Amino acid sequence: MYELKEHDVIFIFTGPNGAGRKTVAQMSGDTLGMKQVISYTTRTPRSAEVDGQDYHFVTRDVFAEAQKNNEFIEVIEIDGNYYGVKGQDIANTLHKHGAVYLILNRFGAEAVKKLYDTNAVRIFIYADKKTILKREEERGDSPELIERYMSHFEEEMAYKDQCEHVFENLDLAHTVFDLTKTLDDNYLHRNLVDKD
Ligand SMILES: Nc1nc2c(ncn2[C@@H]2O[C@H](COP(=O)(O)OP(=O)(O)O)[C@@H](O)[C@H]2O)c(=O)[nH]1
Ligand SMILES: Nc1ncnc2c1ncn2[C@@H]1O[C@H](COP(=O)(O)OP(=O)(O)O)[C@@H](O)[C@H]1O
Repeated sequence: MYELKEHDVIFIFTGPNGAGRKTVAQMSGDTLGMKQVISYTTRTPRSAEVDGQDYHFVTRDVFAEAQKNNEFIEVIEIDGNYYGVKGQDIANTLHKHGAVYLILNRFGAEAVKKLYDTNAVRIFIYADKKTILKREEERGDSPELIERYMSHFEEEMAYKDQCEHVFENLDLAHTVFDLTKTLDDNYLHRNLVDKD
């Protein structure tokens, strides 16, 4: 079993769907040399999604078997689909890179924080409802999917004050700059960000 080192950091990106969590996490993650730990899910991949990149797409049987073997740190059902992250995947990626990130809803964020305590840092990314709606339409989400995402908007927003860092994601370059600088200054100390 991998033991967490003092400097290991697990960043959890959370907030309402469509706020830009994945976009900003990937951009800052690339700059800072962090790797994402991908969840397993029973949901069907969407057309542009790639197995092992967006999610590990598995059958219900495969998911249930891993759950039975206690491989997931938490399991959640969202809109009829199961999601979970494997503790061993976090450990392996941390061992290699020292810093990892996950993109989870509030329940996942809470579970990871409970488990990893001071090694876990929650980053809340948000935008107003109207902006999110427009982004989801532009992303090509179906009206049904958008309605489902919107039905979780208020409850996801309610988690904002419990997170260690909060970013409103309006101008993308601005958000990514602030985010990268915050993570670098407070946790990673790679001194990659131009401070001028
Ligand atoms: N709690 C929890 N949330 C997860 C996990 N994996 C993904 N999520 C979040 O659950 C939601 C799933 O929504 P979905 O439409 O399937 O995926 P998306 O395209 O990644 O937003 C998103 O907010 C994800 O960030 C997980 O393992 N645990
Ligand atoms: N600051 C921004 N301005 C405009 N569009 C954005 C911004 N941030 C993200 N997007 C776009 O909004 C959509 C939702 O972002 P995404 O990262 O998929 O959100 P999430 O992971 O929170 O669901 C994507 O199409 C993305 O390219």
